[in-house]
Amino acid sequence: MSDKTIGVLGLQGDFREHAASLKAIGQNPVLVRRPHELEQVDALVIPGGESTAMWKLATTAEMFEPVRKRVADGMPVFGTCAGMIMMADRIVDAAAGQQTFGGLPITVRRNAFGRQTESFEEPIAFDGVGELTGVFIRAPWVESVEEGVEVLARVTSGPATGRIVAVRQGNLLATSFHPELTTDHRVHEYFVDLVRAA
Ligand SMILES: NC(=O)CC[C@H](N)C(=O)O
Repeated sequence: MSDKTIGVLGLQGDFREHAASLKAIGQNPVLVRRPHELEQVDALVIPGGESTAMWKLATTAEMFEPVRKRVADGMPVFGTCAGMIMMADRIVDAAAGQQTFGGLPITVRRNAFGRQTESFEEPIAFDGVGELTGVFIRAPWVESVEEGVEVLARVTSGPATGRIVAVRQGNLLATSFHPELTTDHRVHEYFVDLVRAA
């Protein structure tokens, strides 16, 4: 168990599944919904869900600026799917006015895999973790990364072959897919190691 407290942003999306994954590997995650709760965590998971809804709820809850600032100040963050979108500096196919916390110098394309493949599973080779099953649900992909961003996984078959689906820069980790929806907790372990080292 790490002595660091990991929060899960609990405004919208599959935050319960992330909390369960973290508990399964011996962590004691706390849900973060208000600014004072954010102050009590050393790291944050931003779940999958819907990035425009998350942006609006974060704004209403007066969480948008506080989270943005903690990310900019170097807090370790792990975002999945909508969480990845929230961490990206730029979005292609954003909703009108849609904003992100930012922090990762990447461009993501929302709903990139198209209607025909709204939801699918795909074997992924994840650098530093190994082979795993990627669960994609109306997922974004990473259209481009700036220098210094490490590409950890790409799609290896089908029409989207080569597309980037996992990245890391320093304390920021993001995946297009949902490790929290599987019983394989190695990506969460990877994040916990990152948090410990931070
Ligand atoms: N499963 C997900 O998180 C989907 C993300 C969603 N398509 C969005 O734009 O936010």
